[in-house]
Amino acid sequence: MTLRFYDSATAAVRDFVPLKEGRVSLYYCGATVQGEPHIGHVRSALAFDQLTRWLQTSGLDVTVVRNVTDIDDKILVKAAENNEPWWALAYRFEQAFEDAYDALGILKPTYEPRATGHIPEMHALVAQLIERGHAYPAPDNSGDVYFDVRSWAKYGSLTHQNIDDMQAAADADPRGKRDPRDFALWKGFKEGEPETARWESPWGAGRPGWHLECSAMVTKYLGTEFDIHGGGLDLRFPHHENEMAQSQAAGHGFASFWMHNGMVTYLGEKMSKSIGNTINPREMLEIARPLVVRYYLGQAHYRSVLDYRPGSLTEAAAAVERIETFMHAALAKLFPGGDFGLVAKLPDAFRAAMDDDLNIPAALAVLHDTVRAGNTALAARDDAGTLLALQGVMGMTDALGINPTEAQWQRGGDATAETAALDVLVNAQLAARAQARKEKNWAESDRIRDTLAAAGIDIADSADGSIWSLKK
Ligand SMILES: Nc1ncnc2c1ncn2[C@@H]1O[C@H](COP(=O)(O)OP(=O)(O)OP(=O)(O)O)[C@@H](O)[C@H]1O
Ligand SMILES: [Zn+2]
Repeated sequence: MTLRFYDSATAAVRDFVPLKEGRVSLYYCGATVQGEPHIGHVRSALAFDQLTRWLQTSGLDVTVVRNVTDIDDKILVKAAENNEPWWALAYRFEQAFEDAYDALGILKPTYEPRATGHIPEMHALVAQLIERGHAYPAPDNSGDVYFDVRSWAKYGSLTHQNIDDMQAAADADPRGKRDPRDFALWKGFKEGEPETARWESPWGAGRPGWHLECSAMVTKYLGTEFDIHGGGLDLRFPHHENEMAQSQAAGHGFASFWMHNGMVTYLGEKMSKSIGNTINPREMLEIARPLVVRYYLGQAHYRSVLDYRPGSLTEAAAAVERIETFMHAALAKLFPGGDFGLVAKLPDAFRAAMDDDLNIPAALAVLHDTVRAGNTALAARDDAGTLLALQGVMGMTDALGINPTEAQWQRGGDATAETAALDVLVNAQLAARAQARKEKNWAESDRIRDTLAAAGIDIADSADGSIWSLKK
């Protein structure tokens, strides 16, 4: 196995060798739960879901941590505007993010820590940085504590910037900063702020800065050194630069690899709440099946820009349908009893594409070539060829989390054992009907169709076989 990933810190594709053999530790930045999710957020989580699944498919045991930033200036502002407690607003939107992730089959992380549950860990990190001479409490007794960027020679190395050319930190009032680029580790409480967003600390009451939250949570769950830190490209600076500086200044090795997903844009502009050009995943799910939305958001290379265009789901829907139609037809042909003794297999070309910095467009090309070869084999009644293609398609769609025969995708995303069981039963009926038709036993084939119709099941016949759906 030669897994290779693009590491943003070194700006190169490098061989990926986990710190601990057979195990991978992955942290990626989750949402600041200040509003509804948009498809940019979901694409980010999906990119790291695809990575997780590929690491697992490669036989590695993956620990995934995705945080929830549930305290932040933006949350406090929105809650005040809404006249709602900040924690109620944060929880409401945390649930909206979870619903979106679940609907698109994004695997639950191993741990999903909330920032507010880790204040003691954050204090410990601040104390360590002060002790090592890399942080200082503001001299004006505001309660702010800043990271001293000039004390850390490597500051700027993640984003390859020279400190003198860097922007000032816009994260707190510059109350007593030594350098305008110094960023807030701890933000002193200010008059008028909610008492519930006020935590005591050795430097005065206040709340944590965003960068500090992630560093403290990474270390708690993955240790001081771990394999991969991820997030969107927009977080590279200042967020990730600051995370890396403060953790390394505290003596931690921190991440071996930095992986960043490209942005979802709308008419060329970053999709963002502040710009107001957002598409909620729910809007997409009203017009397309969850599997189609997952396919659409996950088909580009994770580092490339995905520019959303109205109507762009149509192509994804057609691609999913091609895969699905072949799988149903091949399963009905080869396993008419529904007893799938099928061993999934991954074509070498697919493995090579995925190993090469998750080249999903190339991997999808292998998948569609295999579907095409499978359809040719089906038409030629070549069962061996059909089986080979089916095994490949099953393996590849499993690896990508888009196997249409999975229970998750059967109906509106609510995965249940019942829908999976129903799929097996209906497909067995369809296979019996296909057999009856082959034998020109029209009475039997009509009987099966009528039985299915009476049960509320629609059948669509095509040259490649039949697929079913529940009547709307
Ligand atoms: N348009 C986008 N395309 C891809 N990823 C995005 C996009 N916007 C945000 N992300 C990623 O989603 C994750 C959660 O983002 P976060 O809650 O910090 O968003 P945000 O930057 O506050 O969103 P917004 O820019 O809409 O205000 C981060 O990894 C972030 O990089
Ligand atoms: Zn973060």
